[in-house]
Amino acid sequence: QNTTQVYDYAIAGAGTAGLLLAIVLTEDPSINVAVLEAGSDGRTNPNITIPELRGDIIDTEYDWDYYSTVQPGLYQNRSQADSRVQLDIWESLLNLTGWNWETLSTAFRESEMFFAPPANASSAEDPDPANHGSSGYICSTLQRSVLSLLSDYVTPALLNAGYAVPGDRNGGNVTGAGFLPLAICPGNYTRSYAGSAYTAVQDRKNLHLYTNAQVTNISWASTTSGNITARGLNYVDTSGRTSNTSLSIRADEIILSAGIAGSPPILERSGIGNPDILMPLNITPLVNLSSVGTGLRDPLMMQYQPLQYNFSVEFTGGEYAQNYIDLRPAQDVLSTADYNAASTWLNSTASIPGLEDAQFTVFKHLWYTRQPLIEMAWQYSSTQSMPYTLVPLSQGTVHINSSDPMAAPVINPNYNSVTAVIGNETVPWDLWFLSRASQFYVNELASSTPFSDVLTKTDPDHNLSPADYQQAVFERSGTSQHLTGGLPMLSRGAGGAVDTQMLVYGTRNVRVVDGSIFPYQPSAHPMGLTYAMAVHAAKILQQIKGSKLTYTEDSARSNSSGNATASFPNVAPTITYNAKGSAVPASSSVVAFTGAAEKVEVGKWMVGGIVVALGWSSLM
Ligand SMILES: Cc1cc2nc3c(=O)[nH]c(=O)nc-3n(C[C@H](O)[C@H](O)[C@H](O)COP(=O)(O)OP(=O)(O)OC[C@H]3O[C@@H](n4cnc5c(N)ncnc54)[C@H](O)[C@@H]3O)c2cc1C
Repeated sequence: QNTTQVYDYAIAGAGTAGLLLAIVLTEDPSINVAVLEAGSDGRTNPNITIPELRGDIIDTEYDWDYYSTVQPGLYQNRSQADSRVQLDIWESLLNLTGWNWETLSTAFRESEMFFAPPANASSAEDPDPANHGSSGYICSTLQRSVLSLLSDYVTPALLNAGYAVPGDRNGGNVTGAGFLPLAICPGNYTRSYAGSAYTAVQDRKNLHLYTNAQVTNISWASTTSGNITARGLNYVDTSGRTSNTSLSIRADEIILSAGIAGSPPILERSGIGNPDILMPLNITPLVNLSSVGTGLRDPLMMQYQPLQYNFSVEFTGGEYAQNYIDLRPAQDVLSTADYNAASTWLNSTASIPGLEDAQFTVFKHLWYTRQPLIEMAWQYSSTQSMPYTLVPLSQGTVHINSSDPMAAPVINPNYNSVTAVIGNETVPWDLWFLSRASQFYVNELASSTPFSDVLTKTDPDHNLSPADYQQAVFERSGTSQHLTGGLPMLSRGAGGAVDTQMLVYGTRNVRVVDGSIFPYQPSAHPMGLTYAMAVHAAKILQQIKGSKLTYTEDSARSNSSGNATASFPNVAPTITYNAKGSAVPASSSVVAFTGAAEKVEVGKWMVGGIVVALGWSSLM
């Protein structure tokens, strides 16, 4: 479908960031926005709307089915709310003016419509209304009920081991264990996400969502050096409804929100990137920007359950959506000897090949200021307790390697590629840290009552030697599905691809707003921060355009009393669970991250504006 309309903004990708950005921008009726999404509309698919079925759109049409390159750093090459300090680093250490705790936590609250759990819900959290929004587009609330394993055994054991359990972490202090709000609409207890937010505004005349529209590249109005200006986006109709292969849309501003595996390839196919990658593919380089496709990272996660226990789970509804996480700084998950040895290595290392110095500086800052670097994620059923590194030092790339615009990109997270000298040993840093921290954590819980009373087995055995334990972790670790990067927001000299106005260096009107521009890995789950980024980006764009300057409260959208209380349907979901505690839908199989013999399934990117991520995870 060709159109003669010139939009104010054309956005590639209707995912977490892109669709919310479009929704906020079109609050101003004078602003016209087109969103092009490669996938189809899945908003009525129960595998998407029912929280307990999360993950079940994997290996369906809502999944890009992308694999990484072969990963030598993984066993058999397999896989499958940020704190105040962390967000302030964007501005203070990286000179990203305007991007800090104040602006991002404000934007986060503006994206959120929080509902406190009803009094009869047994949630262990005590949310502070001041830390939550009441009129944003994404509903959030706490669990309907809390698995007693967590409230009666894990939390008391952590307290007995000497750890404080934090209050509402949206206040900026995130260290410790507890439940997180989930992106769920109370009332009908369905998933809340950019897609459901779109439903509420889909009649806006100034917002046009094109589904089955896969963007191939940017069309240019000017390719003159110093005046590289986009005219619009070229795309392919993937529905097969039309045989017209040269579809395009025009706009004053182009915004790429196609995610970490989508946005860098669009730039490269448009002539923006490293000439050594573009020229062999007969793409004329317009902007020599070798940072395009760099700085990709995926936190390393143990993909099995190191703690097993004798505990019978009763599903009374909602438990599958449990999101209880324990965030720890290095000091609290390493023995003193390991912490000192690692600190000695960090102190004596000025830079790391493949890692921008700015990002290494950030990591050291997080390390020494006791920011969380390891998470123990306890999720959805009694069997899931998985540790992972929050901020990996290993970084990789995402690039095109074909002139076919529909070809999958080459994704290389480069797991375990950074080596460290710890004492006399040279070790893969991320694996070493994950292994030592996991063994410490498991040891701690194994010896702390009352959790130790129900513990039946640790696997691998927590009494193994550290070297054997590390080998076992190596054999069982892979993707955390929390990839970010590829187009870092940093100064150009520091290896950045976009500036603080999300503008791609060397262009006049091409911006990126999605998880690829995080300057470093958020020390937590990325979805909440991605929504915050979308709202903050909308404000920046509004300022640039001289449009409505601030995001306004929309009473029609508000939970009306400001931080209202949820009312949960008292109906247990009709879900069955397999032996691993995963929900089993009637019509499709649950796909575990068993991985492939040679490649890593680095993540399943959802199409149709559909995001599989359930954990709201806020600014954690
Ligand atoms: C299996 C899985 C589980 C996860 N669980 C959690 C969780 O529990 N908590 C959490 O915080 N985070 C989680 N995440 C991570 C979180 O979902 C992402 O960080 C976040 O959604 C990224 O948002 P984004 O806007 O950058 O990209 P996306 O949400 O991926 O949006 C990109 C959109 O662009 C579209 N697109 C791509 N290429 C093109 C193109 N060429 N043309 C047009 N459209 C295109 C895609 O189809 C997609 O709709 C999970 C991720 C996965 C894969």
